[in-house]
Formats: sequence, structure tokens, C-alpha cells
Amino acid sequence: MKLGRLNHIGIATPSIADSIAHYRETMGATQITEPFDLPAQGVKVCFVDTPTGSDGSGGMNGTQIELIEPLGEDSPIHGFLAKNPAGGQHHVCFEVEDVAEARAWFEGQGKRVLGPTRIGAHGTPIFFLHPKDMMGQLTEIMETPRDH
Ligand SMILES: CC[C@H](C(=O)O)C(=O)SCCNC(=O)CCNC(=O)[C@H](O)C(C)(C)COP(=O)(O)OP(=O)(O)OC[C@H]1O[C@@H](n2cnc3c(N)ncnc32)[C@H](O)[C@@H]1OP(=O)(O)O
Ligand SMILES: [Co+2]
Repeated sequence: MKLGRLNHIGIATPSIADSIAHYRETMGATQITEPFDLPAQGVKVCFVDTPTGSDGSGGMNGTQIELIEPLGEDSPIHGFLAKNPAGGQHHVCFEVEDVAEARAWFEGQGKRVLGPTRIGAHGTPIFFLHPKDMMGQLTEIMETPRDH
């Protein structure tokens, strides 16, 4: 297993509109996608692009901030927001070349994979690893988009 690109940092929020305003007005973000619903994943989601270079050079294909708001009664982030009402850092997502191979690796390491591999917000297969097996960090593994 080789550590892949940090694709995004997932930030849970009680209000995606308030978080968008925060990133635009307080943090100076210039590229934020329109929020969209992922009913199968129980979230409303949008992405805040970040620059690759510290001076904003290199273009805007740095690690994204993924803002997620609960969608529906069964959203998997209700529990997190009950414990963290203002929201906050929820998960990290690393890219892999082959999601099936990665899943087998983590299972072989005795890490709990949460649910089936499914299609995530970038339209590629993803799975999650239980925070208690990942040094306290809920970790998402996502197959690198082929257009990269
Ligand atoms: C897929 C679309 C999009 C994308 O990028 O493509 C997304 O990323 S959507 C993100 C939302 N979806 C998920 O998070 C799916 C995976 N998550 C889960 O299955 C649950 O959230 C789970 C199992 C991680 C936590 O479930 P729950 O909130 O019901 O809490 P539990 O009491 O079962 O938690 C057990 C234990 O873990 C601690 N915990 C919970 N969430 C986190 C977290 N985000 N980071 C770190 N630790 C977490 C919780 O505090 C409990 O610890 P304990 O010491 O026992 O109190
Ligand atoms: Co994510």
C-alpha cells in the first residue's frame, strides 16, 4: 500500500450555507461548487477548491474542503453533529489507484471497513474505515478519478 494524494478533508456542518459564507467571506475562497444532494450517502455536499502553491500559484487543484450537511433522518453525520453542534473536521480522504485492492489491504490489516464500496461525491468508488482502527481518524479511501 502506498500513501496516495489527500483528495479532501471532510468538514461536517449544521448549515452548508453558513459554511460557504465562511469560506468565501472570511477565508477568501474563490471557487466553491454549488451544493448538491447525495441521498444515498445521507448528505448535502459541496467542494471548496484550494490553491496548490502557498502563494496561490500552481492553480486550484489542491486538496479540497468537502462541506457536508446531514440529508435525511438516517444521515451518518447526525451523531457527529450531536457531539459537535458547530460541526468541524469529520474525515480525511486519500486516493488509491485500485479501490478493491485497497479494501483487501485494509481488511487484511484487520481494519473495519464501514459498509459496501459505493460511489462517492466525485463519482468514483469509495469506502470508509472505522476511526477506532485508524488512530481516531475516520478515513475515506477513494479511487483516483480517471481524468486526473
Ligand atoms: C460518500 C460521500 C462523501 C464523499 O466524500 O464522497 C462523504 O465523504 S460523505 C461522509 C459521511 N459518511 C460517512 O461518514 C460514512 C461513514 N461513517 C459512519 O459509518 C459513521 O459516521 C461512524 C461509524 C464513523 C460513526 O457512527 P456514529 O456517528 O453513529 O457514532 P458511533 O457512536 O457509532 O461512533 C463510534 C465511535 O467513533 C467515534 N466517531 C464517530 N464519528 C467520528 C469521526 N468522524 N471521527 C472520529 N471519531 C468518530 C465516536 O465518537 C465513537 O467514539 P467513542 O469513544 O465510542 O464515543
Ligand atoms: Co468525503
